[in-house]
Amino acid sequence: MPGRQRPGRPSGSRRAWGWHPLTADWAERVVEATPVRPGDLVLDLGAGTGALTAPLTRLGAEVLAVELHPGRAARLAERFGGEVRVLAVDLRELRWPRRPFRVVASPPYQLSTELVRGLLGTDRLLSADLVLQRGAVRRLSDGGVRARHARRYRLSEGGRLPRSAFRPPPQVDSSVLRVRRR
Ligand SMILES: C[S@@+](CC[C@H](N)C(=O)[O-])C[C@H]1O[C@@H](n2cnc3c(N)ncnc32)[C@H](O)[C@@H]1O
Repeated sequence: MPGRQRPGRPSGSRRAWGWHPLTADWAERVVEATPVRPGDLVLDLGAGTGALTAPLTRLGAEVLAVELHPGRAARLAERFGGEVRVLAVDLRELRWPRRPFRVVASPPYQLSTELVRGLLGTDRLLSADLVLQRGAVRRLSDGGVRARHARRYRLSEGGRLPRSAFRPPPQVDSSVLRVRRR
């Protein structure tokens, strides 16, 4: 999403940083339901401490983990060593890769619409599987965003996740927004 003004940085609270990590089991299930294959370039946006990064690397994907929180970015680098490229930047300021890529992410819910709009604006996106608030998934896969990009991308609701799929559990229901290139 190049050319944007520098967005505000979250304050210190758990809520501001959207800290609801997936359990390892659920992260595995989310990744299993994606079209990711060994060698694919995959962006994990808002990677936390690597719940999704771990099964993606086991699958043999080339993962770029983006995490703005300095402590979590450091934990990612420590956990995955040279195996994963970690970028401690705001995902809203990210320049999309020049080659075809996929996204598998459980990003902060408050950035859902902005993130999806940015992703649909590139022609290199092959697929995205985004764990989002269920209301946002329904709105995005039903409404104007879908209509505007319908020629290039198919948007639909994938599996639902129980609140217990996250520690701590969020106050809202979640599901996967699936974006597939036509
Ligand atoms: C819902 S948590 C999910 C973490 C991880 N994906 C998981 O499933 O365990 C969202 C993550 O996004 C990070 N985050 C919040 N705002 C961000 C931003 N603007 N750019 C990049 N990461 C951000 C938070 O620090 C947090 O780790």
